[in-house]
Amino acid sequence: MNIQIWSDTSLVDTDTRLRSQAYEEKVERSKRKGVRMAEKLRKNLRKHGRGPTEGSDGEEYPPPRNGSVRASTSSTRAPAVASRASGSAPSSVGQNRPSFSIGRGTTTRDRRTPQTAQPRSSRQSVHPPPANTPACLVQSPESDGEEFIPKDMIDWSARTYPTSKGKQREVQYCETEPYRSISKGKQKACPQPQPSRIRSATEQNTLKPVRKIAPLPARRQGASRNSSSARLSERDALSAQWTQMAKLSGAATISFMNEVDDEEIPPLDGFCYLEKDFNYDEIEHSGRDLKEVFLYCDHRICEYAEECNCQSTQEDIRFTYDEYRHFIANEEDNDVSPFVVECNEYCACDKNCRNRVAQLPRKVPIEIFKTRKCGWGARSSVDVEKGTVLGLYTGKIIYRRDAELLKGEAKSFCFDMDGRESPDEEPSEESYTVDAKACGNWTRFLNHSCAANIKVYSAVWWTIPESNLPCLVYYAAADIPARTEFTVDYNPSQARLHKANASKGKKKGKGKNKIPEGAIPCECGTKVCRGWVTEACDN
Ligand SMILES: C[S@@+](CC[C@H](N)C(=O)[O-])C[C@H]1O[C@@H](n2cnc3c(N)ncnc32)[C@H](O)[C@@H]1O
Repeated sequence: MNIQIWSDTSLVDTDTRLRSQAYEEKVERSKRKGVRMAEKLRKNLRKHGRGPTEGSDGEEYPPPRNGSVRASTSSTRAPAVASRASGSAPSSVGQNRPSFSIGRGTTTRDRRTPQTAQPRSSRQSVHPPPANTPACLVQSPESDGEEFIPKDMIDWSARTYPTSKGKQREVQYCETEPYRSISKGKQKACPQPQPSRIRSATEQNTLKPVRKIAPLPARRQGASRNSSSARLSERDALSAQWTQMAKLSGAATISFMNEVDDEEIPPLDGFCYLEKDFNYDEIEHSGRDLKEVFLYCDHRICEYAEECNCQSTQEDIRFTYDEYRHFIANEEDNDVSPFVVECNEYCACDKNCRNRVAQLPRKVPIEIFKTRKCGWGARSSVDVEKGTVLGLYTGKIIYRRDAELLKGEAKSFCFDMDGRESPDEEPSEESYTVDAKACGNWTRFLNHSCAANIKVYSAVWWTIPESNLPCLVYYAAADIPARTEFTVDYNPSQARLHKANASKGKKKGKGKNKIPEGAIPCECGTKVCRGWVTEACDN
């Protein structure tokens, strides 16, 4: 019998020693077992396509107990996933456990077995997960802790991301949305990895190889350092703003450009853009007539003008638009501008009716550009066919009697809404003018030419003809090539007189130097120039 004598230890000590030895052996065994289990678990995960791939950034089980998952999460949105995908997670982080961080560092996916997953404190783990249940370890800024989400609340998904080395890596994440913060019962959206977004044209341009740029010419004295870029953005901003306003009513784009001098944008202090609307604040009329006074048609499609009730009060019963919605009235014989009654909101027909054109959104894109002699003007970037309806002259409606008191520049954006009156008649009490100085649309930039390529007619659809509040509608009086200035005759009565004189054999251009009071020299530069123009349109 082999008796060991522990001379310097008591029996109690011996017992302690044996216990301690047994414990150490147990720990050793459990360590070895742990390594085997980790290996087994890793294999399993690989088999199901969920674990780190062979030769990846080598995440290992079991996780160290003090390994901080949160330390591995990024403070920005998608990069958390991206950094994992590209294997750039800090090595100290989560010491090698396959935790997949999602979103703004608030959600961490933990693939620990429940046995190895230890709640960091009782406050953090509200509901320990059932055995063998993968858990989504969630940390929220509100709770400042991690919470277990039960398996049935988790929807695991996998997506493939390109790595920095050009390979594909599958990354898994939780698609459970919205998930519930168990401890606080709050609804949160599960942050999703952002798929790479389509770059805007501007961004794409920035990716082009950098072109060598010749040095800029010396600056003019006094020019401010950043003035050119500041001015550029001002023009772009105005183009974007007006386009946005136009788009609200479905109209095409508006852009500003200047190839003549360095004026950035036209003077438009506090101007309000109105593509199709009017400001009626200055007059008693609301700008809209009551349903009871309208005539309306009951055909689904207005095929013949004779059958369209809206035309019944017109002297000349015919549609003024052809099948392409082009304006076809022959205004040559008329002393007054043509008057069109379009179908209205009470008619049975829809917007495809042939008798609805001026009321539809503008289709022609507009460029407002600097002219050489007449300030800013308007044109289109596309060819425009004869008869195309271009837009309405919008602005503030004022009484004609008030408009007549205006002088000089204050009057230069006024356009009389004569409607049905003859030029020889005294304007009635109830006659109006559109003033586009403070509000209106691109048509306020239309300059005058004695050989104009666009003309105007009056049209109603939300008022009746008797209200004397027709819309002034511009249309192309000829085919107009792209980037040709749109011009209108501010003084059509003068044009008629001029024409009449010419037909009587009087010399063209007579009176060129005799500029009437209130008129200015005309800069249209055409062969038929009458020599002067009033500052505002007199229709
Ligand atoms: C309705 S605004 C037209 C837009 C203006 N060009 C601008 O830059 O704001 C009318 C003013 O343009 C100028 N204008 C237009 N056509 C002109 C012409 N043919 N000759 C001289 N000035 C003209 C006149 O100063 C007129 O008062």
